[in-house]
Amino acid sequence: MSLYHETAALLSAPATHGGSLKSRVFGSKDLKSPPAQVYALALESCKWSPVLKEVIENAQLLQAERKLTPVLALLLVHDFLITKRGIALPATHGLRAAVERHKARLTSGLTRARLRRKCSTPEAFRSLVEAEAAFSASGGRPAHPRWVRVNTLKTTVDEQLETTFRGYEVVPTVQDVMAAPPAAAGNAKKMLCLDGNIPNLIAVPPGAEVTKSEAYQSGALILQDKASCFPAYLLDPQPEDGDVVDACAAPGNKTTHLASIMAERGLDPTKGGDKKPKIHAFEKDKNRAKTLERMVKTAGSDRITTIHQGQDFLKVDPRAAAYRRVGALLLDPSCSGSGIVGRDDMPELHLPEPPSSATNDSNKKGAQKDSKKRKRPETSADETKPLPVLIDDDGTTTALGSEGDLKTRIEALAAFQLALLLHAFTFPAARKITYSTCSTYAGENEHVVLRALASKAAKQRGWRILARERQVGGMREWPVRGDVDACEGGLEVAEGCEWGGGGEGEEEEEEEEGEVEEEGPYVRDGEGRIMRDGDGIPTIKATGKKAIEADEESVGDYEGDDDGPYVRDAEGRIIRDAMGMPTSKAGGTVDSQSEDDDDDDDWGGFED
Ligand SMILES: C[S@@+](CC[C@H](N)C(=O)[O-])C[C@H]1O[C@@H](n2cnc3c(N)ncnc32)[C@H](O)[C@@H]1O
Repeated sequence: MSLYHETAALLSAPATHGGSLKSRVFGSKDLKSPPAQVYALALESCKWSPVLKEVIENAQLLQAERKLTPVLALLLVHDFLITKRGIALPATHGLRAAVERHKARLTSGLTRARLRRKCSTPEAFRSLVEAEAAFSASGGRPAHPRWVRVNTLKTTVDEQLETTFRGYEVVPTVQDVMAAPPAAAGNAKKMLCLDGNIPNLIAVPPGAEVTKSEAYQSGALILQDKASCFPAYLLDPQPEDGDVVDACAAPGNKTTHLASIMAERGLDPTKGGDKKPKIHAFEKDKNRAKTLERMVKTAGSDRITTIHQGQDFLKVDPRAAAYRRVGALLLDPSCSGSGIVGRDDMPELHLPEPPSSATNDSNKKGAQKDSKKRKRPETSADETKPLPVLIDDDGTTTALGSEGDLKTRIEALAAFQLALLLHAFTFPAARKITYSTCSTYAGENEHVVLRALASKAAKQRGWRILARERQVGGMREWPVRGDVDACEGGLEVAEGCEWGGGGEGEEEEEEEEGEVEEEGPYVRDGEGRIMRDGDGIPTIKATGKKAIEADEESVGDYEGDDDGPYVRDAEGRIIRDAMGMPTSKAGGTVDSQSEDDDDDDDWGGFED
């Protein structure tokens, strides 16, 4: 069966319980075509289906070509009109010919459909279609904005406001962005909002076209959900933290975010010697490690990052010389992915009306299946229906026959997540760790943190949750915290955790984070804060000396550093302006380094 027949069969099949498009595609055992290709074709065709239905009906394609069912016609016309490569069948193939002989009517129909929607360019049309699909997928609830992280290794927020986002109005809140009419429609205003929690993060409307921009293609802009920006920002790497580990790194959104933060703080090892802190990024899966490598290179983070391709973090020897300066670790392990927004959506499919005088078998079947507009068809008693599946965020698929299957899978994931956290505890110089998942299950979040804190390893080293009031500013202010019940009443642990969603009036909970810190070798005040001098340098308990002077005797051979070129507050944190830019000690807001982009790889982009 061809890609088109397989995708048509999948879209026409009755829904399984809650069957999402992803479950249908990746849960199907019989696909011959690559599942990723089937998924992309189905998803994109659904998005374009309101437009393509109109074009196909106006061109009377189904009347002229009786072997095409409505759903097959939609898929073929999608590839013919919308994709650059066209229909993925040999030129002589009957299905391809059945569409291509109507080229003139189909292409002019698409132009008419665009003009009817007042889109002056194909790009504007695409943005409108994306925006409408996002709105439809949200079921009419406010959709989520598109989050864009400005990669300060390559550009600045100011530069992006003047280039990629020129013509956008800067509005104060995400709600204002979401209230904007679709960016492509007529002369509607384009709006963006500079995030108040995460520096260098911008919210634009869901349909805003970013991926075609030069900045995106060169890695200067990275599409990364807000919740996914929490871990690196919360980890807050400082000079005294030494090297940083990203234990589960691919595709690399958080690795590149860490690199950007570290470079802003003057921790770039190419600027001042090889003893400057660097990132060790581990990725067990060799294929995903290649993606990580590409992303790290494109984002300009390669100079600060060592990638350990195919390396299982659990098998890394924490006592090896290479890791003796690791002071901070970011753990973002594989999880059930239950909190990823939109994962369970079955997109709406608008099918062209079949010809009323349909006589062939396929159209008779199609008439019953292919209603004009369908969302989540009724569950059927079909014995052969696939089981619902849980697709982990790294693609592992588990068939769920019962609640017990789900529980077993979550327990297995939690055991692995806990093992990672306990392993991270054992790095000799480690003083802080962030743990995050994109799951909504307490079993993978609060419970893992509680079990880790209760462990012997934690008690021996004095690991504890980083209290909310001691977290970096934007995270301290984030309103949605861990669940007190899931923390067995432990308010401090609950407050030390953050939930990614819900803080801006959104309904979904996307990602959970928490930071633990080691009691560590430093002198603390009555509230447990590390006491620092005016330069932000802590004092070593055992010797009473400054951490930087006392390196050799107390914290290994960490070379130390000054606290960089930026102005800091009394707690040693860099002071930023409203745009998130640090202020230079020499005076004025500092622009981050702008790198020449010498990367000539094709940047395929990474969606978080
Ligand atoms: C949730 S994803 C990480 C996403 C990444 N932090 C980002 O923001 O782009 C989890 C990754 O961990 C990898 N992984 C799972 N177990 C691992 C292990 N034991 N050691 C290293 N990597 C592992 C998976 O292959 C997957 O790529």
